Amino acid sequence: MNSGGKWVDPAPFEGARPRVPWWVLVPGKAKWLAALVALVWAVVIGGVRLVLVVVRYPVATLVPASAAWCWWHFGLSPLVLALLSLVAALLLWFGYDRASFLRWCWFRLVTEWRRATVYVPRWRSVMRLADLAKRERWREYRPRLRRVRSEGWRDRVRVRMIPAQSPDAWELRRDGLAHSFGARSCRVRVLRPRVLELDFVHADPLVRPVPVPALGSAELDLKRVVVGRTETGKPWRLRLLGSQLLVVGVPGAGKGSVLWSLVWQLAPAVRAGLVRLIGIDPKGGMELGQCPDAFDRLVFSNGADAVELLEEIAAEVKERASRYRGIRRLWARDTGEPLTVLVVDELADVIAYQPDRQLRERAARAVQTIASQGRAPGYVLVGLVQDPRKEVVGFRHLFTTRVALRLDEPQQVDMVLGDGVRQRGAAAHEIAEDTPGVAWVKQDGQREPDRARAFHVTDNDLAVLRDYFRPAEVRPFPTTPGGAEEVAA
Ligand SMILES: Nc1ncnc2c1ncn2[C@@H]1O[C@H](COP(=O)(O)OP(=O)(O)OP(=O)(O)O)[C@@H](O)[C@H]1O
Repeated sequence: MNSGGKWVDPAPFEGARPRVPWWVLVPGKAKWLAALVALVWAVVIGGVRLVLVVVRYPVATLVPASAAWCWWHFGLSPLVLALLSLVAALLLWFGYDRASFLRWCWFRLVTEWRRATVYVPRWRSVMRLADLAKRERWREYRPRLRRVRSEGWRDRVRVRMIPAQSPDAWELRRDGLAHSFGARSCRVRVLRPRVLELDFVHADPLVRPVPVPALGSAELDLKRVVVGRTETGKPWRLRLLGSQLLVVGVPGAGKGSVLWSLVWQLAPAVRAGLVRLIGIDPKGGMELGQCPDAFDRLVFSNGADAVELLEEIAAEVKERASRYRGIRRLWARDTGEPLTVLVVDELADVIAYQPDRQLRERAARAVQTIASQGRAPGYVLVGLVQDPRKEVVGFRHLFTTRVALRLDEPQQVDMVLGDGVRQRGAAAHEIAEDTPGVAWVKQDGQREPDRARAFHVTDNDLAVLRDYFRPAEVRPFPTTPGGAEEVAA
């Protein structure tokens, strides 16, 4: 419309402009190319996933696939025959080599069974109910269930956490997760950023005592002295050289077995003069008096004798350290001097419960010197403690390896192993009374604690040890005719 020479639109268009998807505007050739690339990508990803599933779960995938192929090609009877032969072969395998059968066949079956019947069906609801999944606008972020591995006594379940989640969130929910997946307990381990491994424990592999190995048979490595077995079936190795060892447990928890396992393994080195054992037993020799010949020096009290011995060793530590300074950083065999292992059976009796204040302070100073400076000159302090009170725990940081046998309370576990170790699964207060010698071990520099059981050193074994150290009797050579009979008699 023209009003006074100016154009006015009589009915302006108010409808929404039609929107055309962007890809309509892309040229046809480019669309074909993109579709081809997407197809190749989908085939590659699908192929890789299929291979991964077959590698991870071969029984559940390959056995049905081969059975179906066999049936299709040859009919039912050959299939039945093949299955019967397979069962016979498995039985033979089980009979000949049980360990490898369990590892490579039976536990694989259990893995796939438990994954299919426990973890996959319950995963989504447990994650939601445990508040480990998060909903953000229209999208749900849920931790991904990755590889499952069953080892009979435990299931190892790998998990990929959602963004912004920390392992603490899982550690706080350990009990709930264990109950949800029908396990006795659950432990959380960090494998790498964003990836955790949950251990769902179903049984205790350490219920049976571990017998001591033959005396003197083991090749001794002072950095890895075997004193028992870990729950994964590997040897429990304690680092002695360059380390200080604290062993804590309530009465009857099996401190003696850790100590005697150590002495048992060191025995050949002690007899060869490579290692020197020194002992303080404030309980009047109840513990160390069981094999006194193993020790170069022994004191059966927590009084002046014990304190003087501690001070003497502290002085030796300083003297050796000053000689080694600038020459070597760690004791080695070629120094010609023995590695000295000082065993204090009830450390608290010496440094905390000693009634004489002056003696107590002198003992604490000497222990501090030995533990803090003894590493390089080859002095190892093995402290055994029944009651981890704060006086003793004040020394905790001086011990690089800490062993918590059965304890009464969760706070004691924190006192011995350090903060956060119990949350990672080291429940020493839950160790059963009928499994003495079972312990949680934490070494400095190693994030995860280990669960292990010391060798069971019986009274008979101690008798063998006493015989091993008993000084050889020198008998006079019979020179008179009747001498031979006298000696024989
Ligand atoms: N590793 C082990 N395997 C099996 N049994 C063990 C083991 N260690 C200890 N025992 C048994 O547990 C009991 C107590 O062990 P032990 O005397 O070593 O405990 P402890 O902690 O040293 O006690 P205390 O503080 O009273 O000396 C003993 O009967 C012992 O035979």
